[in-house]
Amino acid sequence: MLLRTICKNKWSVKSISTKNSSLDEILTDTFGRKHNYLRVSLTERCNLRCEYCMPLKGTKLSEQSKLLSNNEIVRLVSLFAKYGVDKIRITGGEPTVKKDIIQIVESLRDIKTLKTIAMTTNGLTLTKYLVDFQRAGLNALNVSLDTLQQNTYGKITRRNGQLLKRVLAGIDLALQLGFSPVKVNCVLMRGINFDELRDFVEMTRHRTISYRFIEFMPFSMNDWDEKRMVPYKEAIREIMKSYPNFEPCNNEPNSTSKMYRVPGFVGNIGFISSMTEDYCDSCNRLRLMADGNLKACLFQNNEISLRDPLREGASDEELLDIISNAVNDKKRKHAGMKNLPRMPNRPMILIGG
Ligand SMILES: Nc1nc2c(ncn2[C@@H]2O[C@H](COP(=O)(O)OP(=O)(O)OP(=O)(O)O)[C@@H](O)[C@H]2O)c(=O)[nH]1
Ligand SMILES: C[S@@+](CC[C@H](N)C(=O)[O-])C[C@H]1O[C@@H](n2cnc3c(N)ncnc32)[C@H](O)[C@@H]1O
Ligand code: SF4
Ligand code: SF4
Repeated sequence: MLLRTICKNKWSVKSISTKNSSLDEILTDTFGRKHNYLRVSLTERCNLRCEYCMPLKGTKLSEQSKLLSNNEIVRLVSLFAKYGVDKIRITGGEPTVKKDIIQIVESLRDIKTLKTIAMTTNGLTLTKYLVDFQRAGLNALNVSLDTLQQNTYGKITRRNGQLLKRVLAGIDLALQLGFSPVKVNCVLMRGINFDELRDFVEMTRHRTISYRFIEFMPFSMNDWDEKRMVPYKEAIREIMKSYPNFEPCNNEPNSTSKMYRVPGFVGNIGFISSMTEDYCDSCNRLRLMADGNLKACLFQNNEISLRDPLREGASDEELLDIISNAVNDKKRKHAGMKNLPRMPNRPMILIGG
């Protein structure tokens, strides 16, 4: 039964058994990269419709019964944690629209080997729920905010621009509650928000924010256009026109971002250069999506269901075999900027970043 599930998923199954593998080996790929960071998408739904993420015409969502239940999520995360994952990032869609999210965070907190329970959110509900999230065990927070202008916020998110105020209030609350730093993600796009660079940098003068600029990436039906993408080196040159002392600073290990700062500012600035200078060599991430598929690389289209074997009664060891195969199938790098737009992938909203 288990084998049937695997074949249906078109995954190449080598019959390596995890029985004799050491704890470290199972989540280590053929290039020696250890995967200690699991991104877990809790939902495919969202209260925004960001143009670079959600296809204009929407996207087909999975039936409720095809989504992982809370117990299934916790069982899988516990298994990953047993084999070396110590950082979980809750994402979506928008994770905060998920019913029971607080109970999920609490269950993750009970997995004692997890050091980081992080969330990436659009920030709309933080003023309402962040205190509860923190109490439940959330200890790292990334908020996505692409503009400081109401009109532009409305255009990018295809929603009411006034919602911007709620996100800004959420970021301030996160700072007050001691999240440090609060990482703010911003997809930088020519003709949309590139002219706000100076304002974004100013946000880091008195706030312990890491404002991180992400190069616009191609996903299914997101109208990616190389001309709209701002290469990170161009963003640095632009910032240096106003802040000539802008300088590199220390990166966290396995970080997606190259960190910089303006001397004297308490926050800092990061560049997530997925398109023009990948950081695949230090990749430590796997992705569990809301429908229970495991994706070893953001840009690799092969996925394997963990939900189906789980529901068919697979043992931990059988699940580990599947996970280990997925990790071993991970490519060294993504396919490069020229090829990525032509490659099939999910819309980003169904992956979770
Ligand atoms: N190419 C690539 N981009 C990634 C990967 N992980 C995150 N990103 C990009 O970085 C953006 C921000 O991701 P976040 O959800 O804030 O997570 P993170 O960058 O891992 O955050 P930290 O754990 O705080 O460093 C995502 O939307 C992606 O655009 C990855 O593994 N590969
Ligand atoms: C898919 S969202 C899910 C979490 C949450 N809804 C949020 O917006 O933070 C995760 C991250 O993916 C980023 N993202 C989405 N589409 C992208 C694209 N085409 N290129 C680069 N980053 C993208 C968003 O900016 C966000 O920071
Ligand atoms: S980036 Fe986040 S907030 Fe925006 S549409 Fe995608 S999932 Fe929703
Ligand atoms: S593109 Fe794939 S291999 Fe490269 S950093 Fe992202 S997830 Fe890792």
